Amino acid sequence: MLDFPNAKLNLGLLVTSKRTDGFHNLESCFYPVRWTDALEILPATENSFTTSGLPVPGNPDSNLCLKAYRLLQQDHQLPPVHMHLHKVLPMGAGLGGGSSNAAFALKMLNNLFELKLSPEQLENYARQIGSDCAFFIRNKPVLAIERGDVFQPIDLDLSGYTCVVVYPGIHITTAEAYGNIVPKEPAQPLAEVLKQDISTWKNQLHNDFEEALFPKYSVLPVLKEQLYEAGAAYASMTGSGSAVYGLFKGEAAFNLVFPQHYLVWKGLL
Ligand SMILES: C[C@@](CO)(OP(=O)(O)O)[C@H](O)COP(=O)(O)OP(=O)(O)OC[C@H]1O[C@@H](n2ccc(N)nc2=O)[C@H](O)[C@@H]1O
Ligand SMILES: Nc1ncnc2c1ncn2[C@@H]1O[C@H](COP(=O)(O)OP(=O)(O)O)[C@@H](O)[C@H]1O
Repeated sequence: MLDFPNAKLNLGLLVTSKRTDGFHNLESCFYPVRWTDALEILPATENSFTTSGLPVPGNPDSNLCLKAYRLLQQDHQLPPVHMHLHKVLPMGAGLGGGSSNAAFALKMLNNLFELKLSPEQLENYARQIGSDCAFFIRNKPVLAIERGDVFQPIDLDLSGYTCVVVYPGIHITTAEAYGNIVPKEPAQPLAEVLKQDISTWKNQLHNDFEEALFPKYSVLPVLKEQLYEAGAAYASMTGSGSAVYGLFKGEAAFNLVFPQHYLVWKGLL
């Protein structure tokens, strides 16, 4: 079985308070985009895991795809599998690639071995892997609250917009980014801001991580400004960075040029 775990963008990200479990409460719109890895899972005589494409840091044994397999195996008799991950999505980018890989592994194992788990049950497994992971089970635009793993429906349709995502090669760990942030009560609930016309977002839809990380990584505000100068209706860093994206009306004609080592994706939302 072959599938294509996709990235997410955060449209606004408000870190509102620190929790007693060490995590932070947040408000963010999670929006899926079609920039993808490829994940193959095949029944096998013994368990194995291989990767290709971008090198994935860390011990392969701690890869989130294997964490997903082991988690399901605690409650279900899973036969051995061979998993192959072809890594395209940059890591430490705020695109949620690792969480997406794990959520797709849960969904694929559920289908392959006919476990008949519901989306709610799969989300409960995903929450044990990471805060972002549950979003990728249903993979639809939502307003995420609490730890980023509780979802409210949102009426937001950006189809017709073209998105450009730029990763400047700076790996920012999520824990480091949260460590640099001072939570604050939002001036306006994120859901209210998202209801307004996109032309108001530039001044009203904020990612709180920008304030903490832009002074440290000066290329990030420059990239954001470049996207606005190229005609973006809205531009922002996604998640805890370092990827920055711009949303353009229609198939905008723009000739953005970035340094060769940057990873860039352009596609329709
Ligand atoms: C910032 C966000 C926004 O979508 O995404 P990324 O930029 O990582 O993609 C998420 O909150 C990242 O979620 P995720 O990457 O799954 O984080 P986890 O593995 O659960 O946690 C990694 C570390 O981040 C911190 N953390 C994470 C989530 C949260 N709500 N509060 C936190 O304080 C904790 O220090 C935790 O130990
Ligand atoms: N399948 C995986 N794909 C990517 N990263 C993984 C995976 N499994 C574990 N990781 C670890 O998670 C880290 C964060 O990756 P990722 O989730 O893509 O970034 P982000 O948290 O910025 O969205 C990586 O640097 C790597 O150490």
